[in-house]
Amino acid sequence: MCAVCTKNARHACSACNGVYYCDREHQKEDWKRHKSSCAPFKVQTDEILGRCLVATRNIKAGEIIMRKLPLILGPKTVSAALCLGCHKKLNLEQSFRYDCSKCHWPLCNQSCEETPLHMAECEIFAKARYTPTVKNDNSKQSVYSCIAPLRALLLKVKEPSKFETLIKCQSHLQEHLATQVYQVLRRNLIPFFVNVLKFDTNEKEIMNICSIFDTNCFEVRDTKGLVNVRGLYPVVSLLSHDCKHNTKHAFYGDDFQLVLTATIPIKKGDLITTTYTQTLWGTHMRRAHLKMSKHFDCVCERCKDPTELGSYAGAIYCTRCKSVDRSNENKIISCDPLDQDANWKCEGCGYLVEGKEMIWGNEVLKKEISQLDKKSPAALENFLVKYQGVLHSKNAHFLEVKYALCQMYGNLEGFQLVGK
Ligand SMILES: C[S@@+](CC[C@H](N)C(=O)[O-])C[C@H]1O[C@@H](n2cnc3c(N)ncnc32)[C@H](O)[C@@H]1O
Repeated sequence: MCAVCTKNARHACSACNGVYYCDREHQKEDWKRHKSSCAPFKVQTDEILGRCLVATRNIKAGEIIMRKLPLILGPKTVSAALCLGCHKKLNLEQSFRYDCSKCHWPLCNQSCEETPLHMAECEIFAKARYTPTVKNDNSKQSVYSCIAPLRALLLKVKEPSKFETLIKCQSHLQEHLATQVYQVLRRNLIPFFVNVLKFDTNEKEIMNICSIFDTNCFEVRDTKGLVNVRGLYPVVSLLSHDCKHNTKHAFYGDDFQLVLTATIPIKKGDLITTTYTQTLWGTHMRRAHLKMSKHFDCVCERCKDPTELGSYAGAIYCTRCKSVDRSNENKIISCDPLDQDANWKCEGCGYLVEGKEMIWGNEVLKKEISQLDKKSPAALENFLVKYQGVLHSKNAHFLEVKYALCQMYGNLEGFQLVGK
């Protein structure tokens, strides 16, 4: 309906897509009123990025760009035991206290049993007389892999327009089908939906839904560490990736509203971006992760710069320069960061290190960090001392260990802040 005259609407506001008009005249007439609530972005299509979000006006640092509720929320493909009503981890200390009276999935309590989200899937499980086997421990369990796809299929039946929105999201189905994980998913999920739940669906539909989730979902966590699930926010998922992104997001409330905020000023016409990977990782790790999980080769400004915009997150100190002068801090950086096999070279003396040697060194360090006792600040501090002459102070391995230490200091028993 037209926002001005209530006649049938023929087009939406091209900036926010959220208000409708019968003609351009009425849109112009309404602009003064609508301007303040109009979203500061529009959807654009780019040859490489696909659909992406672009700023329609200057956006200030700290400004909220959008708030969105999830279209679908659900457990990850493998998940620790959680409540299908409120999505919080189940209390393992007291063993499961409450099983759903109809479908027997473990939940927190009766009010979680009565959430509309769970009631819809509960009916399907109960009708199929399916009883899940959920282990009462901290392990990640594949029994939860059916829940998010089932919630998507239920949308198809109960809220078809929302399902339409879901299947318009990008899927990298062909790339996903070529992976081992999808072979396992296919073997488990198809017979489950078709033979056990007797759901009216097919292999392509289920695999496509899984692929859409993997391409678009956000990891949804709460601040208390009780929730760790995935959520699909279709408009927010149109944000493209940049290793020097200009937004951050957080989740609020029991309905997990996503709030997207600008972290730096964004100019009219600029891409609005997020990160699909770990910002504190070095270029090789970020690019490998993006290729594996999101199926593209990142060529952003940071990935192309051997110094990673002056952060030196992948750099090591030159041992040859140090052997002459121990205080020398010349750095060895990649000759071509977009080619992981390229040699690395000292910025000072030109000493070369082969790409494969750097890859091997990084693997060794990753393994060493994974084996450190994460409850012992001393173990992490010793790692920093051991490698201070080798790794640049902002090297990604150092950042990982320092980040872990930041979370320990002031929190861990024996390391709390003491008043004077
Ligand atoms: C969550 S979707 C983003 C929306 C998507 N562009 C669309 O058209 O629906 C993620 C996908 O977008 C593409 N993409 C996002 N950022 C990119 C980038 N920096 N370079 C290349 N492709 C990118 C990749 O295909 C990626 O798997």
